[in-house]
Amino acid sequence: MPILQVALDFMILERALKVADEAVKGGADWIEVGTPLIKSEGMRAVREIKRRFKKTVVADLKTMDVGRVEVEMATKSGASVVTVLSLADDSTIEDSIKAARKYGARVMVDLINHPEPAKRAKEVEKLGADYVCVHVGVDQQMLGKNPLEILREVASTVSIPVAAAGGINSETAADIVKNGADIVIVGGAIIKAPNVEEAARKIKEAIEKGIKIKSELYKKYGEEELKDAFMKVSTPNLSDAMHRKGALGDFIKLGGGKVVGKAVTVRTLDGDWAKAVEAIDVANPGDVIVIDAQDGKTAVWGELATWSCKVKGIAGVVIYGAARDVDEIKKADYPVFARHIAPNAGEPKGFGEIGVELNIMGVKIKPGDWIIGDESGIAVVPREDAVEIANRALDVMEHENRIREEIKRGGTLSSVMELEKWEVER
Ligand SMILES: O=C([C@H](O)CO)[C@H](O)[C@H](O)COP(=O)(O)O
Repeated sequence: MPILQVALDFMILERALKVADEAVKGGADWIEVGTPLIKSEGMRAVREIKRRFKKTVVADLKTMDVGRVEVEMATKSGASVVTVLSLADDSTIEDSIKAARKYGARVMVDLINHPEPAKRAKEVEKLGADYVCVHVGVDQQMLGKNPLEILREVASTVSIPVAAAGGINSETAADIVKNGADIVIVGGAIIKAPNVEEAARKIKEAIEKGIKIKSELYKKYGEEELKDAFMKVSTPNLSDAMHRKGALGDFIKLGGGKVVGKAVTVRTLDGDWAKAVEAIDVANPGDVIVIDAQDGKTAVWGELATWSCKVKGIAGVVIYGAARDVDEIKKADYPVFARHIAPNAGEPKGFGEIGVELNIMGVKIKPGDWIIGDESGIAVVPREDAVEIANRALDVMEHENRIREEIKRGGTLSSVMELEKWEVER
């Protein structure tokens, strides 16, 4: 039966220990001290996990040099398996294996980012590696990559057991096994779950029965599914995913619910509503019209334009300027965001352009960029980064789901995050 290895990718040992305890109850066979945990807590994490769980402990060192020193450190601390990068020189891999042998430990060679994974897998097998790991890293997953194809190729090339990692969840675990994995490594889909025990149990069941168990979370979205992905996340999630960039605060939400769509951009002057309204004819259903009216306080938008959008199926409107007819916009239940409200409109003179790049409050908006608006404000996601940002925002949201659960169980936000420990040294 394939092994389920839970990857404890935390910065904080206390959180990792609680999650490990639940994951083991849910059926995790091996416990991986994840790379972030080892970097943050060192060998103390390996020792503590070995002491508490008496399970096979994998130290995910991802060694690149001085294999002997690193492997000895980990095995002396209780690790039974140590990971070494396939990108390391043969001398590092060989020395790591020799060091592991002295302590009765095993070496797993991680094929992450190797340009020829199957060829390298065969080579490291000859060097004496105990396992190879087909691994699509967390950052690569954000671009929509998964380990399946490489796994098939590697599994048919080597005779040693093959591990697989890279965004595996209860929906994909069975396929991973069918395609040759003997060890299924799962991080996010277990450790971000509010109920870790249940998440681990589901994945174990999927592996044992060879079935797909539907998962709403812990999956990555491609270009075609971006609207669904953006509907799931909040503008704060998106802002975090973009390193606090792309956020437009200080807008008033006049009506409707959440809005997600691609930008149709309009530049006009304060009060000149011609181009703003003509943009409705240019926009397609599902688009969001973004109007730069220079932060003006004379309305360029109102009830009739709102109805025109609603009837055409346009997703919403963002106005860097003023709107009016707020009562009617509310009744229409249509998402309009504006900087100002005023009863007076200007004249439809027709200055400005449709379909140009805007710069609103320092945020660039190109036609086709994704616009997401909710009660917290607006997020602008450049279209060329949309897949990555959507997946990173989902990751932020999923991490927060777990943190919320830990707070509900009695931790405070600062204690769960160990804020004091991680304050910047001055
Ligand atoms: O090794 C890992 C990654 O490089 C971060 O350290 C993960 O443990 C591995 O990818 C499994 O995690 P998920 O991809 O989130 O399942």
